[in-house]
Amino acid sequence: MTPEAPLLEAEGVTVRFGRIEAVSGVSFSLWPGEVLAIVGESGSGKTTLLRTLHGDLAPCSGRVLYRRRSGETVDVHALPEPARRLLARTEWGFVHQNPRDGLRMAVSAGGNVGERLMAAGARHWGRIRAEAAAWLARVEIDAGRIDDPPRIFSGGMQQRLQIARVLVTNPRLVLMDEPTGGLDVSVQARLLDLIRSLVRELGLAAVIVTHDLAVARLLADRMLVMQRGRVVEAGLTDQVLDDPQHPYAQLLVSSVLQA
Ligand SMILES: Nc1ncnc2c1ncn2[C@@H]1O[C@H](COP(=O)(O)OP(=O)(O)OP(=O)(O)O)[C@@H](O)[C@H]1O
Repeated sequence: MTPEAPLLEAEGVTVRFGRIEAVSGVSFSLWPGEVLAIVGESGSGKTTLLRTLHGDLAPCSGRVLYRRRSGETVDVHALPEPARRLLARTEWGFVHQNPRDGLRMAVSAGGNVGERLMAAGARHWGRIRAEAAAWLARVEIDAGRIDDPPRIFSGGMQQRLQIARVLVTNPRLVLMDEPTGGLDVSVQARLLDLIRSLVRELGLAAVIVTHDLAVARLLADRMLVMQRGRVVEAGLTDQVLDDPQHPYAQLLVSSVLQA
């Protein structure tokens, strides 16, 4: 069944910091349940685009449209701030590269997951704790660690906890900024497997920023290649990786193959 409308649409999004144009006229659609990877070298504008999709940064031109659970389509940057924050709590999730940016390091692991449920309206403490425990198990964190604060967790555990905190409220759209960056290769592989199975199981739509083409290959249905703020290539992941058309995309793919 083809869904009748995209979940998220970027239309000619341009973002400037002073004289620097970090994102230039980016357009794409994301469909329900679809995973889109945004790849490109450092400084190509990936994170700026992601933060703009989330409404944290305002574009100087263009717009971002999101179709709510209710079916209504909203212009993310025209929403009053409280309405945008409510969407961020109830329908979206953001996974930061550094778990410190997405977790409260001094609050227990269970508290980190439970407080997100409370922010979305849950009130029954017993149910909140049970749900938090179930999510810790889902992200492979031992039940005995529920009262430990994430500051004493390993980097991989912190990232898995951040994912539990984001997914516990059953978001429809998850934005991830280099979710496996900064981790050891073996830890990355385990985390990628976990993300892949959760995304499939929950039917999530996701936008994943990465400079790692292997992450795109494993997780994404489609990908955009960015260079200096522009999308230079877009297509199905296998198509782009196996037969890139733009010279920059060719260079990116061949440099990984040679590495
Ligand atoms: N807050 C800011 N103030 C000024 N310039 C910024 C700011 N944030 C980003 N930039 C600039 O915008 C451009 C795009 O940066 P961005 O972080 O989006 O790239 P990126 O592709 O995510 O890079 P990386 O992979 O290194 O995270 C860069 O030239 C960067 O210096």
